[in-house]
Amino acid sequence: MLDIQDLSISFHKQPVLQHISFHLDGHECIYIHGINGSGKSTLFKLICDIIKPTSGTITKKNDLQIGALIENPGFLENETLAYNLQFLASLKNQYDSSYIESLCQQFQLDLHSSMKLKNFSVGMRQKAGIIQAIMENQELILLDEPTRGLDQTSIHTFCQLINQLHDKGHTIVIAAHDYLPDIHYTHIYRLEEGQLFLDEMD
Ligand SMILES: Nc1ncnc2c1ncn2[C@@H]1O[C@H](COP(=O)(O)OP(=O)(O)OP(=O)(O)O)[C@@H](O)[C@H]1O
Repeated sequence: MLDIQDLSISFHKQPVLQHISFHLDGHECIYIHGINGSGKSTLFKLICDIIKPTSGTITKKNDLQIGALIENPGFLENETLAYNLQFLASLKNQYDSSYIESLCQQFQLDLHSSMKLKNFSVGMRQKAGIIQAIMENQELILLDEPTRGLDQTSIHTFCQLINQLHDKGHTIVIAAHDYLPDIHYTHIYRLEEGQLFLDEMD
């Protein structure tokens, strides 16, 4: 589904990722960790074509649908949650109202609230970011620090949701500092000094 070969990127001549190779067959659930500034968000941005590599290739399966939450999710701040999710899903004509309703309920978000996004708390905004990354049945889901700002109940909901999506055949890559033991990861990687290492699992 995704093949990365010899990928490197530098910012202002400062290398961030160096000769990374990484492959996803599909159905993996991957955890990537690494210290601040190790390049986790950069890797996701490269996969999503938000930025271009200095060298190397990223090959994706034809029509690969990617759902992503990277850094601070961007929304139409003066609009409601329902408007934002409808707007985002309508771009690909994939608005599944009952699924979106169910996701909001699981995260204790009121889809029909008149509150504008600009008044959402950090955790509420993060939940909206997670929902937009998974609401269109995306095959590959990339989540950067997904539990930032989430309370314990919501973290539990999140872990269950990820395991369910993985069981249904979605491929999930989570980059984070916090290791969530309730998620059934298939592989764990470490980004260190621009290189990606496969960690041993217990
Ligand atoms: N557009 C940019 N211009 C210049 N430097 C950048 C740019 N984007 C990222 N960097 C640098 O690349 C490095 C990796 O940043 P990145 O955000 O990918 O790290 P991260 O592993 O996601 O960090 P964190 O754990 O803090 O979220 C950092 O040193 C950052 O300053």
